[in-house]
Amino acid sequence: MRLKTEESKLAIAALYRVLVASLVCCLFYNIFFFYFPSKYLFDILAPRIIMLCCLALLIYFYVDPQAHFKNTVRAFLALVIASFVPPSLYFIVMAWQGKWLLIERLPPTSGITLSLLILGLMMLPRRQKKYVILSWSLIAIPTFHYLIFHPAELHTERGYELVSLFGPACLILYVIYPYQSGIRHHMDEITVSLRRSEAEADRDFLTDVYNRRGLQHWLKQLTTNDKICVILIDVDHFKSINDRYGHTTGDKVLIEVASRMRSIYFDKHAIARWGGEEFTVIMVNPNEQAFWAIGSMFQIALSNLPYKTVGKVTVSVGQSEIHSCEDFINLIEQADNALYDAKNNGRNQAIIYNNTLS
Ligand SMILES: Nc1nc2c(ncn2[C@@H]2O[C@H](COP(=O)(O)OP(=O)(O)OP(=O)(O)O)[C@@H](O)[C@H]2O)c(=O)[nH]1
Repeated sequence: MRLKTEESKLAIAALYRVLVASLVCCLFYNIFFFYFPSKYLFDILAPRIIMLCCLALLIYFYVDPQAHFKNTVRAFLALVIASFVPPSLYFIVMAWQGKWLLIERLPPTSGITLSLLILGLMMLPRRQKKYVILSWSLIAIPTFHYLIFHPAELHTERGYELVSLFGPACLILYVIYPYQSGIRHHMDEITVSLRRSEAEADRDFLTDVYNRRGLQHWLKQLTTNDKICVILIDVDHFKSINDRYGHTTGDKVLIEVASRMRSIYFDKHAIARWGGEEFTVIMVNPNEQAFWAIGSMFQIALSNLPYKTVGKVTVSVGQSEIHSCEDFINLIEQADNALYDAKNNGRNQAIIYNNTLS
């Protein structure tokens, strides 16, 4: 499955960090056990095996991060769970059966488990975090349980060490983490709904093109080097469409006008409802050819084919000259003058402003 672009970039970067950090973590334990050898085979083998697996996973992920993302996450989780949970449970069960003391046998690799737990919580995708919590619980709870029922082992250096390692981690995991992630989830929801409200406030409710406010915001992202050409489009005799077919049908005509407008010009531009039955198009840096043709293109595309609900509808178009985007107000006035002339000349036509216009 391919991830969505923005989400995927973040998730891929996070997974790289998890794998590299796990690798470094295992390297640290390998060096540690190299200089301070443990008498248990598990302590020597586990960090090496996990490090090799992490390296293999990193290479596999590097080959095609998009395609291998899900498998890498699954394999990493399986690796963590398989490396720590069964051995720890085995040590605990054997200790309950009196085969050995847990504090002597439980390997001092709990640090790796803890590091991987923190890494997992910080960096794995939200859905995968439950496996991290589950695997941690499968180690921590039985260990605690055992120590509580074996006070002789609890009141030893290693017993205290285990309790002081697992205790704060459990507190973080079961109390602080859910509370923090609840707050973060709530903040995310607020941010999303704020962004949605902002986007909605910039859109015309009926036609979903920009409203004036949205157009002002859009204009702000242009640079002073950008030149624009403004087109004003007004539906001819729209009042009589309303009178004849009703206001709801009039609305449908406006929706269809806006929808047709979206498929006429494809270079950088914005479409907005200027008011009532009047729309505006702002073209950014149009070339010479587009400049002379575009007003007529809009006029023809909006007037030639019959509308679904009312049949024939025509529009008049007024077009400004090309100037810096800082002259937007003047350009709107030019387009308005040209539109006025198009209306006076009998409607259903496009006129480009020139300073001889009234
Ligand atoms: N259905 C509908 N009608 C609207 C909306 N906004 C404005 N109108 C109507 O659009 C009509 C505009 O009428 P006029 O300004 O007289 O213009 P016109 O009838 O198109 O005539 P010309 O522009 O001169 O060709 C008015 O009747 C408004 O009520 C809207 O959102 N929906």
